[in-house]
Amino acid sequence: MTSTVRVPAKINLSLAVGPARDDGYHSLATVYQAVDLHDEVRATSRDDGRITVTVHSEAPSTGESDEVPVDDRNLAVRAADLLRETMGVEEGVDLAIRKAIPVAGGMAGGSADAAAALVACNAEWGLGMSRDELQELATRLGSDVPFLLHGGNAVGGGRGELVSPVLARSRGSYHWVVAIAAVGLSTPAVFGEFDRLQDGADVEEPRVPDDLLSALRAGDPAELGAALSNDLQAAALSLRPELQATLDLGRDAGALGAIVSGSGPTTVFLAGSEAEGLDIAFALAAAQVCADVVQARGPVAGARLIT
Ligand SMILES: C[C@@](CO)(OP(=O)(O)O)[C@H](O)COP(=O)(O)OP(=O)(O)OC[C@H]1O[C@@H](n2ccc(N)nc2=O)[C@H](O)[C@@H]1O
Ligand SMILES: Nc1ncnc2c1ncn2[C@@H]1O[C@H](COP(=O)(O)OP(=O)(O)O)[C@@H](O)[C@H]1O
Repeated sequence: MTSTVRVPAKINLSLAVGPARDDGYHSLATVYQAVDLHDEVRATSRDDGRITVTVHSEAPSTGESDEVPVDDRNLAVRAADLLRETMGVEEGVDLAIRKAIPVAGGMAGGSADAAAALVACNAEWGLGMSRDELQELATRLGSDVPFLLHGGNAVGGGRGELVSPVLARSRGSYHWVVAIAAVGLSTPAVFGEFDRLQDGADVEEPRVPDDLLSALRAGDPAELGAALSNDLQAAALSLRPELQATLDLGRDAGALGAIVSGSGPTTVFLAGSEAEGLDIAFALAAAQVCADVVQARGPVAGARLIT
C-alpha cells in the first residue's frame, strides 16, 4: 500500500520574539498562515522495520549547506521513527519526499515534511491515531510542526508549538509573492543574531498585535499588509543586508506589505489581487534579486492525505 500526504508551507504574518528561555528557546507570539506551496510525502510500508528516505527537489537549487539530509537527520525520518517507537510498530517505511518548499528558507519545509510523515505513516501503518494525538507528537519534533498539521490561520504561543485556532472568524484569501534566495539561513543563527542585537537589553514578553487580528477578521488585504511584522527581520537583514533591496523593490512594485518570512531569507509580499501579484513577481524576477519567484495563496489546509 502507499499513503501520500500534501503539506503546505507557512508564513508568519506576525512574529513577536520574547526573551531567551532556560531551555535555549525563545518565547514567541506568532500568527501563522498556511500557503499553497506544497511538499508531498509518500509513505510505503516495508516489512523489515527500516526507515528510508529519498528527496526529489522541485525547489530552486540552493547552496550546499542547504542540502536536505537523506538519513536519520531528515525531519520526516525522525517523525516516522518517533511514531514507530511510540506505538511499538514493527514495520518500517520508505518515505519519498517531493519538495517545492524552499530549504532553510523560513517557510518551515522540514517541519512540513515531519507533519506530513506523521499523517502518512499513521495511515500506512493503520494506527488510527487522532489529530490530537499526532499533535502531541508533533510538538516533540519542532516548534513549527504542530502548525503544519493544523493549517489555516492560527496563533502560536510557547516556543511556537502551542497552536490555537482563535481566528475561526477570520476571512479572506490572500495573494502572496514569495522571493526565494539562493542560499538559506540557519534558524538558530538568526535567533543568535537577534540576541546579539539586543545587546543585553530587556526583551518584553511577546504578544500578537491587535491590528493584525482585526485585519484578519475583516479580511482586508490593505489592513493586513500594513500590520505585517517580524521581530527576526532585523537579525535576518543583519546577516543578509541585500534582502533590504528585495523588500524595497517589492514595495515599489505595489506590494501592500513586504516582510522577511520567519527566520528568512525568503521574503514575502502581499498583493491586492493575482494580477497585482504578477506585476510584483515580474519586477522581482527582472531585477534578478533572488533565485526564484513564485505566487502563492493562503490560507490553506494543513497536512492532508491525498490517497
Ligand atoms: C523561526 C520560526 C518561526 O515560525 O520558523 P522558521 O522561520 O525558522 O521556519 C520557528 O520559530 C522555528 O521553528 P523550527 O524550525 O521548528 O525550530 P526548532 O527546530 O524548534 O528550533 C531550532 C532552533 O531555533 C531556535 N529557536 C527556535 C524556536 C524558538 N521559539 N526559539 C528559538 O530560539 C533554537 O536555537 C532552536 O534550537
Ligand atoms: N525534510 C527536510 N526538508 C528540509 N530540510 C530538512 C529536512 N529534514 C531536515 N532538514 C534540515 O533542516 C534545515 C532547515 O530546513 P527548513 O525547515 O527547510 O528551514 P526553516 O527552518 O528555515 O524553515 C535544513 O537546512 C536541513 O538541513
